[in-house]
Amino acid sequence: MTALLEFDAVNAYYGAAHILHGVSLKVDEGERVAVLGRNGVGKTTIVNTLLALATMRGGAIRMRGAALPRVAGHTAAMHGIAVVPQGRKILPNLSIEENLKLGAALRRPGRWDLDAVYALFPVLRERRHTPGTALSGGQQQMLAVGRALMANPDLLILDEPSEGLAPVIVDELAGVLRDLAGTGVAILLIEQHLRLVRDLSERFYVISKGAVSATGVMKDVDQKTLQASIMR
Ligand SMILES: Nc1ncnc2c1ncn2[C@@H]1O[C@H](COP(=O)(O)OP(=O)(O)OP(=O)(O)O)[C@@H](O)[C@H]1O
Repeated sequence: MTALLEFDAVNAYYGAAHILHGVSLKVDEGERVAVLGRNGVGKTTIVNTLLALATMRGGAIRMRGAALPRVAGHTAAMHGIAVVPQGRKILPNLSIEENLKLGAALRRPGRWDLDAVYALFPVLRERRHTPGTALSGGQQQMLAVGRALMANPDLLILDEPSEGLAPVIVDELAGVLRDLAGTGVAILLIEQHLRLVRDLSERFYVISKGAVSATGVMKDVDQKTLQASIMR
C-alpha cells in the first residue's frame, strides 16, 4: 500500500547544524501515528523539514508516493496537510471565529466548516467573538485543532498538543482526537508525554539524537518499555 506520508532517509539541517540523520517514517491513510522523544531530539524539525523551515539534504518526502514539494505552512493545506504548531500560535488580535476562518483560507472541499468545528467544540461557538488569547490553554488548543480542520486535511500533524495542559484537559483532547480519527483523517502526533498517545496512536516512532531509535505497534509495547526507550 502506498503511504499517505513518507519520510525516506531524510537528512535535515539548520544552517550547518545537522539535526535529522536519515529519518524514515510513514503514515498510512487514516492511520494514527506517534512520534515520541525527549526535548531537543529533533521532533519539531521533522515538521519543519516538511514545511521547508529546515533544509533537507538527502532523502525524500512523499505524499501518496509523489515527491512532496516542500511547502510553506499555509500552502501545506493545499496538499492535504494541516499542522497544529507547538505553542498553538493563536493570533491574539483576532477573534475565535476569525482565527478559524484563517484556517479555511486555502481549504479543500470536505466536511469541516465553521458549523462542524463548533459542533465538535461548542465552547468555541459560545465565545466566537472573543479574542483567541482570552481562552484557557485547553480551549486555545481546541481552537488550534479547529483552525487546522477548517482546511479539510487528510493528515493532521499536532506538535506537542498536551504541552501546558492539565491532565484532565489532556484526556478531553484525547477523546476529541479519537473522534476525529473516526472521520478518516490521519493523525501524526508529536509528543514527549505518553498520556495522550497511549490509547490514541496505533504505531509509534521514538526519536533520539535526530534518528529513529525504536518503532513498533502501540498495543504490543508496555508503557515501561516505551518510556525507557524515550529516555534512552
Ligand atoms: N532554528 C534553529 N536553528 C538552529 N538549531 C535549531 C533551530 N531550531 C531547533 N534547533 C536545534 O535543533 C535540535 C532539535 O530541535 P527540535 O525543536 O526539533 O527538537 P524537539 O524534539 O522538537 O524538542 P522540543 O520538545 O524542545 O520542541 C535542538 O538541538 C535545537 O536546539
